[in-house]
Amino acid sequence: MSAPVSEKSAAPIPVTVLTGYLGAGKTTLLNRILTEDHGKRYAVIVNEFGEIGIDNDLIVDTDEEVYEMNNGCICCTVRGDLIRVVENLAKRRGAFDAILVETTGLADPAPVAQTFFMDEEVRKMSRLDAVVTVVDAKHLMDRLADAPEAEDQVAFADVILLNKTDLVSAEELAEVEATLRQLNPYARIHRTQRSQVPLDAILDKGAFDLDRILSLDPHFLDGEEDDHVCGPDCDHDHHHHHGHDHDHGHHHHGRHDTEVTSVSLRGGDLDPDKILRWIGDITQALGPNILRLKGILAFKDEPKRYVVQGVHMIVEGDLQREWRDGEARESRLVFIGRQLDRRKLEDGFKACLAA
Ligand SMILES: Nc1nc2c(ncn2[C@@H]2O[C@H](COP(=O)(O)OP(=O)(O)OP(=O)(O)O)[C@@H](O)[C@H]2O)c(=O)[nH]1
Repeated sequence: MSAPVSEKSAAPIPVTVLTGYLGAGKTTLLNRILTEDHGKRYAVIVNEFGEIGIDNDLIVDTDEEVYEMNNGCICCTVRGDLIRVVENLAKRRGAFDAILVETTGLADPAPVAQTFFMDEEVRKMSRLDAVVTVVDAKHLMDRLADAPEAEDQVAFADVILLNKTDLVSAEELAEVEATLRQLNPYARIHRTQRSQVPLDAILDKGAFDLDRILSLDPHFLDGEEDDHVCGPDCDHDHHHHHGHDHDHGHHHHGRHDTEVTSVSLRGGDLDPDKILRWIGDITQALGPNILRLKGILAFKDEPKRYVVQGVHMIVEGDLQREWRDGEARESRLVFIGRQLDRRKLEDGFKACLAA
């Protein structure tokens, strides 16, 4: 007698999309999900912005499968990648219980979400469970003023983590929360520090609401051509407001910030005093333009990797695991921001290399 196909194996795999502006706390949340003892197996898909892959290195060592989709515009290249990865995962659907997709901080979540409705195969195999948006309580108001993606991410959320509550006063927090409510009256908002939230508040919620999304964006299901968003790396003609500016509803998605670029620096062993002083100086001087920095650094005579991260002027760093045998001791540092002076950053970095 052949075994009956179990309900479970035939059920579509839930997909959670993690979004939020650069540095909001998405990877922190992802690491929390991957290390917590929840008895589930996740496949993780990460899409990052910047020339050298650092994000993947900042994700905790895990038994879960992690797929990187580096660089590129979510509409043009990454969506194809996403479809392929999801299709391959779905073929092995017994191997895990759910899929997590972490988008770059510069992505509009709409095209990622669309993928789960537009592509026939993907639609059969998976179910978009929720779009979870992580918000930096300290920097959100500034980003709403100058980064259209930040607003799209909030408007699109089913669940919002209002993160970094430790960095703002109670009044500021209330103001940010009221703004979030205005932009998105429907999402459940959780106030968090270090993205700490009970996982059942964000996973397997069945929260994605297609009707609501269609009311925000009536063309959501219409197809790719006139409804996509291009990342800064994309070759498409860029208009600041491309896509259609439909007049019903005030949500114009497809907007993005073409001014944001990244500068990636690589080198060998660094002088720790020099590099830390330099990073401190440069973030003080250029803070408003440095949206994000991340690096994995090799300090001279130090067996451990130093991981540094910054959002504007707030920089943190610590020694983490040891460099492994056979692993090249290469220092990598990425700046993402506006009006970055590549030459100046390269020269400054070089001057910190260990003698
Ligand atoms: N003070 C404070 N820092 C936080 C909090 N949550 C995260 N951080 C720090 O903020 C920085 C960015 O966090 P990530 O989780 O890497 O942010 P991200 O959204 O994944 O960043 P990108 O992938 O670059 O868009 C790191 O240095 C974190 O340690 C928080 O609640 N409070």
